[in-house]
Amino acid sequence: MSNFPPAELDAIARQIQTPYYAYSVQAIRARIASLQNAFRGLDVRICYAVKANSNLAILQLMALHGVGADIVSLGEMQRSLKAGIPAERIVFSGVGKIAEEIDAALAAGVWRFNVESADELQLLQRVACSRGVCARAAVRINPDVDARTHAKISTGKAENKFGVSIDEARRWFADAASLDHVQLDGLHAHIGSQILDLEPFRLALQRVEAFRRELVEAGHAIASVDIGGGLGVVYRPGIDTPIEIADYAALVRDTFAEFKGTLALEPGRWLVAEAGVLVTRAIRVKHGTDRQFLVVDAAMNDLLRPSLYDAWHQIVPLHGRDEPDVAYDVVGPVCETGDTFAQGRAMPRCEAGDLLMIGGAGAYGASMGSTYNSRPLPAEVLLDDGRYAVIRRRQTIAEMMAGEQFPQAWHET
Ligand SMILES: Cc1ncc(COP(=O)(O)O)c(C=O)c1O
Ligand SMILES: N[C@@H](CCCC[NH3+])C(=O)O
Repeated sequence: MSNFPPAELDAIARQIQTPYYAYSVQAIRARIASLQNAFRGLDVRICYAVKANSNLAILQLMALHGVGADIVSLGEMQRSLKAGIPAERIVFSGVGKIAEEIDAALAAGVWRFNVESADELQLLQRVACSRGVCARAAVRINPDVDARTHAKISTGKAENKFGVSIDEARRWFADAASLDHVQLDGLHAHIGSQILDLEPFRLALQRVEAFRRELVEAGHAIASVDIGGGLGVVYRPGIDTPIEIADYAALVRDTFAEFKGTLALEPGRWLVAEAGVLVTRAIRVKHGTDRQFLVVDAAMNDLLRPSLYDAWHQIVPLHGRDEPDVAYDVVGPVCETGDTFAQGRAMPRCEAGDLLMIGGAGAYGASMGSTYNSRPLPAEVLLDDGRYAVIRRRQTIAEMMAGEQFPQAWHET
């Protein structure tokens, strides 16, 4: 958390109030550079998974460093293009693509579609045909590998909705000649998120590479292999041991040593999670029958991960008090028991008005935010060398209600 000096966060809180997200430009740049360095010399495209943090300013930072985008919606596509990520660095993933999205992505000229079902492949063929173009496509393989992560963010097991089996993919390639508007020449796999163990990657990548070789032997050209994202980060210092990026890169280099095409990576969390904190102010300490509740002004609508995945995030008061730690249940104001950031967490004694930062909030924080309980979306700022810039101002209550209306006219159904 050294990228977040308490005095700076305090000064910002006085100017824009709380809760707010703060992201460190240096921290994001450092992650981009280490990923690029680890893969130097290889034909690699880094396509940042926009869903992790889709703020335009974060996307612009990616664009400025030559990073592309992995998108799953037209909203993500438009954000990426607006931020300056060229269409030829965008891959389009997701199990639910519809004709309108495919058509818009073809019009924009995205690099590749990661296709996840036979139905989607036929739709891609039809839409590309009616547009008179040829779509570049990769088949998303479901390698049936246990990523050993939280069940809700595991995506590479046969029972998950993502991708298709190697057997099915084999049939797609056998029939590829019938697709005159789809160039099926890529493989894709993404086995899950917050992966802290290299072995699931090894297994999945070996399966993909074995299949690639089989396809090449059968006469198919494979121009790209997209190995997805999934690299885990440290949420619990001293407990979470992330994969060393050099080890990951070595695995990829070794596994694909014979492959001469383009490798794509889709990291999301790894690039931004540890580069962000959520700053919140204590509203009050409430003394329960057998516990102390520290009620803060951020809630599950601002950062959903603890409620959704029981995720553990570091919570650090910005003040220093030379007193013994106190155990708190850190909770937000939302009317759900699940609106809990931590239970029985030992930390320096807090009082109303104290500021705290919640760590590891740069990924899947703001992007998963909602206005539940009619709480406006929080502000977001970028920190850069002692300065800050607001990259999303706090939503107003009027903005939150914009688009809603009392019934003006009733239409026959
Ligand atoms: C297809 C795809 N690629 C990339 C990612 C990014 O994952 P992560 O943030 O774990 O790197 C995801 C989300 O898990 C995804 O679904
Ligand atoms: N939203 C999840 C990650 C899901 C990854 C999306 N494919 C999280 O907060 O950890």
